[in-house]
Amino acid sequence: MPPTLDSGANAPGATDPGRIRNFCIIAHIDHGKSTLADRMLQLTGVVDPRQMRAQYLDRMDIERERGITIKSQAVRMPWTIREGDQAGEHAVLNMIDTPGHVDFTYEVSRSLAACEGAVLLVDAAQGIEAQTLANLYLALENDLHVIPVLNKIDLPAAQPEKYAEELAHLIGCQPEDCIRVSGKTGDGVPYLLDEIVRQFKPPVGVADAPARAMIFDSVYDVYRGVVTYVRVIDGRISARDRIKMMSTGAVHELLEIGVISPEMQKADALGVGEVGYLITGVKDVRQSRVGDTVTINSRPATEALGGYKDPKPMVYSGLYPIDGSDYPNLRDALDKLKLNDAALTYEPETSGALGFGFRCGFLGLLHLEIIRERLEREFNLDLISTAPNVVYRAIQEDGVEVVVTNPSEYPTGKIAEVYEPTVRATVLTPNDYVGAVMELCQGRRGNLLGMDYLSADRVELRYTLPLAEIIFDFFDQLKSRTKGYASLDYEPSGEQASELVKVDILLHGEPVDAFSAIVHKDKAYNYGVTIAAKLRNLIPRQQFEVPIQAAIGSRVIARETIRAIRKDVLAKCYGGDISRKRKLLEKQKEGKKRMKMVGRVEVPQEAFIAALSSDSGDGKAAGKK
Ligand SMILES: Nc1nc2c(ncn2[C@@H]2O[C@H](COP(=O)(O)OP(=O)(O)OP(=O)(O)O)[C@@H](O)[C@H]2O)c(=O)[nH]1
Repeated sequence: MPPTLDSGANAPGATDPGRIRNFCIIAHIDHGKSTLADRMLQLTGVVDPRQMRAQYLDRMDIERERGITIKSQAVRMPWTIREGDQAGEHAVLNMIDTPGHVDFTYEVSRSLAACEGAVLLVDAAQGIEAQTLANLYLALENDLHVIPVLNKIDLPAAQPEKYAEELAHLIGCQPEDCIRVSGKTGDGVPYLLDEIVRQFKPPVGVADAPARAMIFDSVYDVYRGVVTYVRVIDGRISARDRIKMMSTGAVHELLEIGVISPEMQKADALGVGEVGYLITGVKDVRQSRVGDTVTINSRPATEALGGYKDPKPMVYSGLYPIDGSDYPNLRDALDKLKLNDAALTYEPETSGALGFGFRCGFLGLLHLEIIRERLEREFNLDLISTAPNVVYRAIQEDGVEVVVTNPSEYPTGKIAEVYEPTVRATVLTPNDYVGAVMELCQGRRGNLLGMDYLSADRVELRYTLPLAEIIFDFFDQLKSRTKGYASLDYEPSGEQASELVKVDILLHGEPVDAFSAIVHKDKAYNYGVTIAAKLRNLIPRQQFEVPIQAAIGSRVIARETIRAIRKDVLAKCYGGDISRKRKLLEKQKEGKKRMKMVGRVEVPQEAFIAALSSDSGDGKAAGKK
């Protein structure tokens, strides 16, 4: 019978910090984090085996379907050490689930900051991948103790010996220190839980200091408003307190406080080192931001905890309803999603080709894809998104700085310098594909920072790359050139000055805003030719000739022509005199000239949609890593 949470020394608010262990599981995608978390919930008795369903913690439908974790959760689990000298000792484990994707690095870093230890999970059939490394570095930056764990040892293809060597080499321990488990069968998991209590340090904090708690997640719940997840660092927050957000100074009434185990359980208070949730009735996650410090209004702390950052959109894209009358619905839907997503930004925009829509800012391509999918699925909207672009900073010769989130805002005057965001990318690949990876990165304007052999056949390559170069099909290319063996992770690393130009696409002399793009000058020609060729195939022939041009400023760099439909005026003219045929053709030409002058190209909207959607990479690049 597992010890219950809500009684005596184990009750939230009364737990001795010495018994608490706050930890997270970090892993490359698909290495089995959710499965291991499920098994822990089951073994610690917080989930009844009858209610157990796969990936208990991934609540959102999209998460479950795609098998990825987007929002973090924190679960409180009681555990009694089973073996060794400390057998019988009770502990309270708080498992903080971290989002696994690069787009959410900031959220990951805040979740890590709420822990003392990290379980580094590696698939024993695959070994270390790029995200394993990126997460490990983040954990070490946050001073976390790391327990290396090899998962999926039940698989016939598992090679725990080989990968234990690799892992040990990476973190500087002995291969036998790597714990072997199977999240699927549960093998080794009780031992891992024992080791978590033994190896991770309990939290330290000042119990009688003014309260300070760090927000590591906040989610919007339709019925309850915003639910804020916190880790108490110092002091104590009790159910009767009024709380204050230190970044904004806003004061809120506390409606409820508690812990998740694995459903919400009300509590009287949260003390030093404890992890739980707060409900204040606010309706917008922006008022309860990840990374912010919560204190108590009656006795506020003077200094906030470090590490708070405003979420900053990295990628922008225009979202347009396919049916123009859906525009108000799209606006309402975005308003609703914003409540749950502090990083989503949007403002109205109009496009000559696509009508009314919104320019939206996202943390990355996966974020874009998730929002788009939620809009389509939960709000029943049919949408078209323009090709995503990054944020550029253009300095004009007169010193004025313009921040460009949409190619159509690109200044037309003389520009002294343009800056684009860069990322620091880590690629892990088997030795055989080093050449292919280097070729790809060089082709994408990459700058090699370093290269390390993690083992005889596994190489880590570090590059600085422009963000714009990897948001399209970089990941697909990497996978196809390395037969799927390479993995990629990246984090923002500032910006660099680049030779960028804006390429416009003109249809019959008129620029079409939806196709304008900012590209490196060496790639402008290629972009122009590709889009022009694509449009030529998509736009039906008209009564008159339609030129499609790609231009940088007034200089045309590519041209395609949609030939006019020629009515067969000679059809009725069997044999006969050549001069008569010529006369008919001349007459036709005259007529066409007139049409060309008065004519306007009729482009079906489907053509735009087809041209844009195939260009947006279908978000494949943002998929699983
Ligand atoms: N054979 C075997 N399969 C496992 C084990 N653990 C996980 N899997 C399988 O591996 C796949 C990925 O597992 P998840 O738990 O969803 O992986 P994850 O790391 O949480 O993935 P993300 O949430 O996308 O980061 C699933 O198909 C699991 O069934 C294991 O110990 N043995």
